[in-house]
Amino acid sequence: MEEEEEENLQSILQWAAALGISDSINNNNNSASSSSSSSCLGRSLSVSHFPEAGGRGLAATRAIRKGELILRVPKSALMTTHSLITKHQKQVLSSALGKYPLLSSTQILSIVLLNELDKGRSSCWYPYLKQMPRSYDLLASFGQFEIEALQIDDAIWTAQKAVQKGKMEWEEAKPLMSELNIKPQLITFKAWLWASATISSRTMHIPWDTAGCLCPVGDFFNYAPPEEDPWNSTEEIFDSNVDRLIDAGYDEAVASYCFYAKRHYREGDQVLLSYGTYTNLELLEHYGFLLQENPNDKAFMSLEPEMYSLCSWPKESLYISQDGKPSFALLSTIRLWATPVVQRRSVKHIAFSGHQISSENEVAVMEWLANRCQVLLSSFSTSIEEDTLMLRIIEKIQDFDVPTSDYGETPSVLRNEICSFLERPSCHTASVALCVLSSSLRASTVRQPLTCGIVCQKVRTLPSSMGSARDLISPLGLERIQDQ
Ligand SMILES: C[S@@+](CC[C@H](N)C(=O)[O-])C[C@H]1O[C@@H](n2cnc3c(N)ncnc32)[C@H](O)[C@@H]1O
Repeated sequence: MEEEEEENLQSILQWAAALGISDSINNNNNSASSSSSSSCLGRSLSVSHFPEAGGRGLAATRAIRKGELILRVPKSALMTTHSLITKHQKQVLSSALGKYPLLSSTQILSIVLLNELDKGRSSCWYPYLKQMPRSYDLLASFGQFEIEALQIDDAIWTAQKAVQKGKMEWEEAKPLMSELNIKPQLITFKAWLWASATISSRTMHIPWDTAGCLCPVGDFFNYAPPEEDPWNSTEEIFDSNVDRLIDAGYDEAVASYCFYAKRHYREGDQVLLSYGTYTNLELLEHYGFLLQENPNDKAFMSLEPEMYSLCSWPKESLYISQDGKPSFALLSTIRLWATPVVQRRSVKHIAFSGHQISSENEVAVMEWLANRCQVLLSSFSTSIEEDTLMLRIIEKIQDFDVPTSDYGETPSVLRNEICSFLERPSCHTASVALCVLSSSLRASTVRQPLTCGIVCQKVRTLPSSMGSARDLISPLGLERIQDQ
């Protein structure tokens, strides 16, 4: 398997070099030069494995300075709906597409991607397609048990919606795929999920198609959250690349997708790309992974009905951040609510300018928040300690094939859950959950049926909202609250 992966990798790097993709950038004349080379990488970047941060990714082969252009992918190497409609097929595809005007640009890209896959070795994109992940762990591929294991309402709701959307889009696309005579196994829901997850997790923005483009080799960059708010960054203003607030983009002037280093890297460091600002739930939904430390994660808080009438903030602005800080909207609303009714009018401006109203008021606010967190945490069926224990058991089972009767000190609630999940037949969903939950385990996605059910349990340890809800406890000084 590893040998096959290595072969696939070598063939895509050669293929990419022939298309003019290059990490060898001559900054003087701004031209990429490696089309004669046997690999498109090696001058600035190399493919490497980062078990704790995305698996396959790109490492710096030398010290790289912030702002350097590190990879360029010419327009002709970008896989787009347009580039997938070859001259040969243009008429057939265009007239078939014309009959389904309601399909979205993303659905169309999924269809032409599956159509390309259908060509097998005869596709000119074959080396690229061959090295793509075989399955993904986005919310849309979650089964019922994995969804329930998320525990928190908005995560469950988001997952259910993602599954429904996937099914609906597939139903809408099926007639066209049949009309194009795509092989039956590529018209299945599973194949559809693969195509739409490929697009969701690997495409990049281009100005001429809202579905975006697949960018060979550029899509080997793993994710790091943006480090700072570019609008508040003074350093950015004096940086030589002053007008570039993102680390990758299509540059019409050189007709290429260009990738820049967002910070300094030492040789051997993983070079990361910021795909955008996401909470963990959003990362799971769109990319199929989440981060243990995500500065953009949020725990959304619901308020008392009466509180909503005091403010006009949208619900998405009422949250506690990963560092435990309540959002401006949440804090100002609770401050106002905690003020005696007769005084509210006179202090409203203080609350909505983000200032404390009084120390007494601030204590009441923190008490209310702490209580709310406690209620939220106690509504989950397992605690973080139980989830951690569950993870350890699962890892033991995977490593040593421990019989289910051998769970040692496992609390009976967990033991029962493990057993009932083990009885579930859904092997596929379990391995999906497994992948989602532990990037270090990603390398081996084929799991024994033994681990099927219980891996779903891992879901609950990591999804964002719950993680945040628990994490927020610490900064508020309420470490033990979940054990009470
Ligand atoms: C654009 S691809 C990046 C390259 C990918 N690792 C590969 O081998 O092709 C995006 C996918 O990489 C994985 N990924 C990226 N950044 C990650 C991170 N920080 N932690 C875990 N997985 C990550 C996720 O599976 C995501 O959907």
